[in-house]
This record gives sequence, C-alpha cells and structure tokens, in this order.
Amino acid sequence: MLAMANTPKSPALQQLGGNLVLAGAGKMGGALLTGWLAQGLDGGEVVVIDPQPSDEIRALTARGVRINAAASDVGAVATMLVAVKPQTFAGAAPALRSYAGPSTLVVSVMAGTPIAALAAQIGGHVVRAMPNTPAAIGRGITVAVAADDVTPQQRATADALLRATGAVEWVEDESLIDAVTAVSGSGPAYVFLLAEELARAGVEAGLPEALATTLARATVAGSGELLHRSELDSATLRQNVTSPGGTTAAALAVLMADDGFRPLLTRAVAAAAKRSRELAK
Ligand SMILES: NC(=O)C1=CN([C@@H]2O[C@H](COP(=O)(O)OP(=O)(O)OC[C@H]3O[C@@H](n4cnc5c(N)ncnc54)[C@H](OP(=O)(O)O)[C@@H]3O)[C@@H](O)[C@H]2O)C=CC1
Ligand SMILES: O=C(O)[C@@H]1CCC=N1
Repeated sequence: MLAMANTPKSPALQQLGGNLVLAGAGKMGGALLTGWLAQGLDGGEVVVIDPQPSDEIRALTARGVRINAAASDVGAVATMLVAVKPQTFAGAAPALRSYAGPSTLVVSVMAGTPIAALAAQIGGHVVRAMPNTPAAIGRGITVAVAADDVTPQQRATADALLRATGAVEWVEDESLIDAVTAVSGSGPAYVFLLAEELARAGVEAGLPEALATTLARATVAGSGELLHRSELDSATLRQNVTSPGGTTAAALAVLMADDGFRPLLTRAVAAAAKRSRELAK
C-alpha cells in the first residue's frame, strides 16, 4: 500500500464506538482503510467484507482486522462503509443488510447510488460520499451529503472517516454529487491521461520514449504539487510559465482555441455526470 502524506492520529477514529464494516476492499475501499489504520483506528474494530481480498488486505489480519466474518459473529455494527461497484450493489445488498442495524451509520462511496436506494436496501442512517484515489496518500478530496436522519454524532464520525484520507466538503443538495463525481471523483483519471498524452506528444516531437515518460510524469506531479502548495490560483501559475511571444504561448494558442481544452473537458465532465445519473436508475 502507498504511504500516507502525513499520519496525525485522529481522536475521532480512535473512538468510533463499535465495529466498522468495510464492504468492498478494492482500490477505493483499500485506500480508505489504509488511511484509517494510519490514523489510529483499531484494526480489531474492522471487519472487511470482500469475496476475494487482496494479499495486502489479508495481511491486515495481523493488525486485528477480521475478513469475511459472519454477521452473527460480528455483533453490533456502528458504521458500515460501502465501496462495492454500483453495478454489484444490488447483489451485495442483502448480505450487507444482515450486518446493519437500525442505528448503523452507512457511508457509501459508490458512484451514482442515491441515498434512497441505500436506505431501502441496507437500512441505517446514510451518508453518500464521493472520494477520489489520491485518498491513498492522504491527499484526496471527498464531497459528502447526509440523509435527514443522520445524527450530528454520526455526521462527525463520517467526517472523521473521510477526512482521514484528505479534505472533506459537505453539501446539502444530493443532486450535486453527479457533477462532483465528474470533476473530482473521476478527475484524477483526466490528469493521468494528460501525463500519458504529454509523453506521447513528446515522442512525436522526437524524444526517446523513456525520457518523454519521465518528463511528463515529473511535470504533472510537480505542477500538481506547486498548485497544492502555492497561494496563487491556477490561472496565475499558468501565466507565470507563459512568456509573451514564447513557446508556452504558442502551445496555449492551440490548447485554448475554440476547439481546445474548454469544450473537450466540458463534454468529458458532462458525459461523466450523465453516466452518474444513469447509474442511479
Ligand atoms: N476508483 C475510484 O477512483 C473511485 C471509486 N469510487 C467508488 O468506489 C467503489 C469501488 O470502486 P473501486 O474501488 O474502484 O472498485 P474495485 O473493483 O477495486 O473494488 C470493489 C471491491 O468490491 C468487491 N466486491 C465485489 N462484490 C462484493 C460483495 N458482494 N461484497 C463485498 N465486496 C464485493 C470487489 O471484489 P472483486 O474484485 O473480487 O469483484 C472489489 O474488491 C465504486 O462504487 C466506485 O463508484 C468512488 C470514487 C473514486
Ligand atoms: O469511474 C467510476 O465510476 C468511479 C467513480 C469515480 C471514479 N471512479
């Protein structure tokens, strides 16, 4: 598993007040679990439900994490984090329901799966959230929305669980989550594609492939870190690279043309948001 950027202990995670069931320990669920354990969550309170857990997840049994324990052996579940694929949720839900009680906090990170569907199929008090994979290094951002019946304490628990992997924003309007998913949930893939295509374009411009790949990766990573650390907005950082009449201006004339980045990203984000809405059906 990847190292977290920082690992301050979270008092809230050390006092969850009962068992936590993680349903689906794949890329996203695994990243969240890494963050929780790094910030002091007691592995003995965690139960992972996953038909084929990875070796990394299996290794967490050394920290007390229980894997695929029967609901009857787990006892009361204070919190359930649902990170199965939306397409497998309907099949998984009956088993998950057996772990949840009427006062269980159910936090879902599934794309396109409404609070109403979660409440109907699992029960409990539902928080719907959309994280992203930089969560694996503590640099994610999550947007969350709580059902009306979520108590302030449950909301604080959900906030602590999600904040263990980066920033958290709360919204009141669930319909915003489709656009959130399209921007920050899926967004890392757009950035990684930029690194891929920058490398490919470097090869087209005459660079050896290995050097082009190294340059593109370092450029995307370094620019992201600069954006993270700088107080300047992205437009100013862009302008700081752009000498009048220079090379960057020549490239930006292409990227900022009428058929450049803006319409392309607008279409891409709209397609992702549309898909999120479709998954709800
Ligand atoms: N990846 C991302 O960037 C993000 C993902 N999400 C959401 O997170 C969720 C998981 O995505 P991701 O981690 O990428 O997908 P993964 O396929 O990596 O993880 C899903 C995990 O759930 C397991 N699983 C399958 N069926 C069940 C079941 N019945 N009970 C318990 N676990 C089961 C899968 O096992 P197996 O592989 O054996 O089928 C797998 O380990 C999705 O709903 C997605 O929308 C949200 C934000 C970002
Ligand atoms: O592609 C997906 O559907 C998930 C949700 C956001 C990122 N990955």
